[in-house]
Amino acid sequence: MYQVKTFNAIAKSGLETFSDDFKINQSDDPDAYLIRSVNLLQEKFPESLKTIVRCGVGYNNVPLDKATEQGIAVFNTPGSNANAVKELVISLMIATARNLFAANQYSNIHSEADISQRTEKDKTKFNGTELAGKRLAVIGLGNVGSRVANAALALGMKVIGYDPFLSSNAAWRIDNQVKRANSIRRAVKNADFVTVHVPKNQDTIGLISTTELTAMKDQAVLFNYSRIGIVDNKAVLKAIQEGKISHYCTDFGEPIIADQKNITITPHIGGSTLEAESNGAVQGADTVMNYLESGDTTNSVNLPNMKVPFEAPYRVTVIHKNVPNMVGQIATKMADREINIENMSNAAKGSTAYTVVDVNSIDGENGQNLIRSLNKIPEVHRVRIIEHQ
Ligand SMILES: NC(=O)c1ccc[n+]([C@@H]2O[C@H](COP(=O)([O-])OP(=O)(O)OC[C@H]3O[C@@H](n4cnc5c(N)ncnc54)[C@H](O)[C@@H]3O)[C@@H](O)[C@H]2O)c1
Ligand SMILES: O=C(O)CC[C@@H](O)C(=O)O
Repeated sequence: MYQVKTFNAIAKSGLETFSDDFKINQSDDPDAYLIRSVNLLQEKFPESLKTIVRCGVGYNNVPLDKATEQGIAVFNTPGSNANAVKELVISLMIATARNLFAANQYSNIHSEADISQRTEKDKTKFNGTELAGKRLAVIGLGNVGSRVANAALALGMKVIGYDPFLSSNAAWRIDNQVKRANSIRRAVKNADFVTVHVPKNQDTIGLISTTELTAMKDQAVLFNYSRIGIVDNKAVLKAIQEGKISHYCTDFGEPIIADQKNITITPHIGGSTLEAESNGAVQGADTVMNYLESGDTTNSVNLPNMKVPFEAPYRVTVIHKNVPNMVGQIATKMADREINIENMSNAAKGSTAYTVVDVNSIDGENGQNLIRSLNKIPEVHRVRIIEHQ
């Protein structure tokens, strides 16, 4: 029996995905957290906690180093809400090109019964432009960026992308008409619209600031549906006030950009569709079950991704530091207890490694002794024994 604790609104379809071996919100010693945007950066994790699964993509709300040190596998659900973000960004591109926000405000503030005369006279104030033929720069061509790029092409736009770390999977998704830039400056130079779809990390904070804004075409429209801080809001406000940028749309409000002309703020709703929330929750629940029942680390963001078919009835998994002789030490501790190894796999990601060992038999006491002995190795973060169901 495994215990799962949920944070935020997790879609019912996800909670219903769990088998009877998983209990939801019934214990203070959970094996798994299933989360969305809850800020866990200062959280003290219970010793029982083995995994944190983020239903969604951005995991900057999870302290990865602390989790790894405590042997907690952290996952996200890549792509689960990418279509939702794509549709929102495309809708905002159309909304800004057609002056929909100002037009709506104009049409709402007067109370006279017949406004047709006035609107027929004034409507040219809201003349817009079409997206077809305009240029879009997409910074970050992963799950969201690639979809935005392809959708923009389908609307007749010219698209240029910048992503120095593009994965081969993402590259397959991108239409070959999307041009590649080798710098942000080159990507944004002639773009009428610029949209940013990168993770928030130390390298992307302030990715779009004064230098990049200055490099943009006059009157460009800018979108930040990634995270607060990736676009420097103070610099954008100045660029808007100076008339350099014509409109800024973001999913992340903060006081300095509140109630400013030509800034549209939404309350972090990029992934807030029924479909995306369900995708994330179902994918998240599957991830919890797979990890706890088999040690599968596919889509882990702090451990190497390993999916090893069971080769024997028992599995020992070890999360440890990526240093020499760990595999040797693990094998020796097993040999000391006459545990015969059927299969052993090991992989590393940065300073962390993961070893999966399948064995034919490991009785309760021998298993507990093995866990104790492996835990004495200073570089070991967590040991688990999983019985194949
Ligand atoms: N507003 C929302 O509700 C919402 C919803 C989904 C995702 N997001 C945010 O959007 C981000 C992107 O989502 P995704 O699903 O496309 O993620 P993803 O991981 O599929 O793609 C991110 C892409 O950014 C690229 N990248 C990383 N650093 C870069 C840099 N310095 N310059 C250019 N490209 C860089 C990566 O190579 C990758 O291709 C997420 O990390 C999350 O923070 C927000
Ligand atoms: O609504 C959510 O859970 C956040 C969605 C989004 O920011 C993500 O990173 O996936």
